[in-house]
Amino acid sequence: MQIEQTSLPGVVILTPVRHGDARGFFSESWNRQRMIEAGLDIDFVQDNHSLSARVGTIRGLHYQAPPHAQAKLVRCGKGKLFDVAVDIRKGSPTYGQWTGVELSFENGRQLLIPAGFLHGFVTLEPDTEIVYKCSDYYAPECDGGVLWSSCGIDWPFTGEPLLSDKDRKAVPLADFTSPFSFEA
Ligand SMILES: Cc1cn([C@H]2C[C@H](O)[C@@H](COP(=O)(O)OP(=O)(O)O[C@H]3O[C@H](C)C(=O)[C@H](O)[C@H]3O)O2)c(=O)[nH]c1=O
Repeated sequence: MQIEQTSLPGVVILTPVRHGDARGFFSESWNRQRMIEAGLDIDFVQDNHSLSARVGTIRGLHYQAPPHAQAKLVRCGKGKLFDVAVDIRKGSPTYGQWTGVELSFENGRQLLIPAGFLHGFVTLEPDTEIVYKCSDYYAPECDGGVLWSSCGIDWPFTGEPLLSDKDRKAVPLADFTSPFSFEA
C-alpha cells in the first residue's frame, strides 16, 4: 500500500496494490493489519456508498460533531470525483485550510480523513459512486455542514453544481463555530 502525505498533517492518500491478470485486477481495498503497520489504525464501524448521477454534483462539506465524530476512508467505486478535506479544529495551525485529491475507479486512490475535518466532493463523471468507511455510526443529531463555496476550495468544476437543500443552506466558514479543538 502506497502512502502519500498531503498539505494537511493527518490527511493521507492511500493506494492499495492491484494484482492484475488477464481477467482484470484484485485488490485488498482495506486491511486492518496493513493500517496498524502504517500507524493508521482506526476502528471503522460503518461503510457508506452513494451514487451521484450528474457531473457537478457536490455533496458536502459535512462533519459529525462529537461524541460521534467520524474519521473516514474514502474511495471511488465507479467514475471520478474530486475529494476535499478542510481542517476545522480550533487552534490548529492549518485551521480553515483545505486539501483535495482526484479519486477514481481507475487510479484506485483513497483519502484518509481524520475526525475534525470537513469532507466533501464534486463528481467529475456521470454515475460516480463513492464508497467510504466511517469510524462512528450515523448520528443525525450530530450532523453538521459548512457551505461548499466558503472555504476557498479550487473546485475543478465550473457551472452550477447540483446540491441538496441542506448543503445549499449551509453556514459559511466565516460564520461557523467548530465543535472540534486541535490536540497537538
Ligand atoms: C450520512 C448518512 C445518511 N443517511 C441517510 C439520511 C438521508 O435520508 C440520506 C441522504 O443523506 P445525506 O443527504 O446527508 O447524504 P450526503 O449528502 O451524501 O451526506 C454524506 O456526504 C458527505 C460527503 C459525507 O462525508 C457524509 O458521510 C455525509 O454527510 O441518507 C443514512 O441513513 N446514514 C448515513 O450515514
